[in-house]
Amino acid sequence: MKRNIDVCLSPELIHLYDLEGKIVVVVDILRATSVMVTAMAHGAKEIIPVATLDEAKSYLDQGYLCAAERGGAQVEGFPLDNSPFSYMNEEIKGQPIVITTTNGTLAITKSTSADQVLVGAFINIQAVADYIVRQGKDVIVHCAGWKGKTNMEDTLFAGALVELLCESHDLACDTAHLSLKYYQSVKDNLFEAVKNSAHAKRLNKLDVIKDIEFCVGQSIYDLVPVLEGDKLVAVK
Ligand SMILES: O=C(O)[C@H](CS(=O)(=O)O)OP(=O)(O)O
Repeated sequence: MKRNIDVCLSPELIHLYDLEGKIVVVVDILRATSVMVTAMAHGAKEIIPVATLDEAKSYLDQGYLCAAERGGAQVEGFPLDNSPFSYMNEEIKGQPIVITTTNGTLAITKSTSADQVLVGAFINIQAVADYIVRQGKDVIVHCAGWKGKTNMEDTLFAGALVELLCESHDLACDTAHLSLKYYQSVKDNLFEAVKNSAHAKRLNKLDVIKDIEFCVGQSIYDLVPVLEGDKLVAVK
């Protein structure tokens, strides 16, 4: 039996979706979910996503390795930022990492009534699609967007995932169709499209162009972070 795939374009709209019994794929291409996948691929033991700086600070005070970002920049006093390149080293191997970011971690904390919460990014998109097919459940792609608004790069990921799942899943609503059509219109040059996104322009001063190039690379890693309690653990 075919299941359904739906797309929620902003955390401000997620209350309109019934998450019960479904898989929610949270996506924040630039850059939180790309960072989480990268950290797990480089050996992080688990990731604890938290919505607020206060929560992250309390973990920091207990000796946890913590990443904190607001407005694209690393928050003073926290050792890690929100660039995937900061997680490609020995320091994070075997460590639990606490992360709070402007949009991505908030979207995760707003998804917890789902049956399962997965973390998706272009860099693990095929692994996410394969995992979903194995589970045989309805799916909602939850785009983290930017401060409640819809953004280009997360919508493109939603469209790419809809394309990968269109044999196993019916498109449940117009946002699934819209994101699919949009993805198909630019998929041959994703980097060029995302380079012109508001996020890329906003973060221009932070020199994140190499982050953007990395974050639109497809299926580099073969793992899926899945939420277990309050922690993300890697599943193949
Ligand atoms: O660090 C990022 O890339 C963004 C910063 S902002 O939302 O554009 O200010 O945070 P994220 O939570 O990864 O979207």
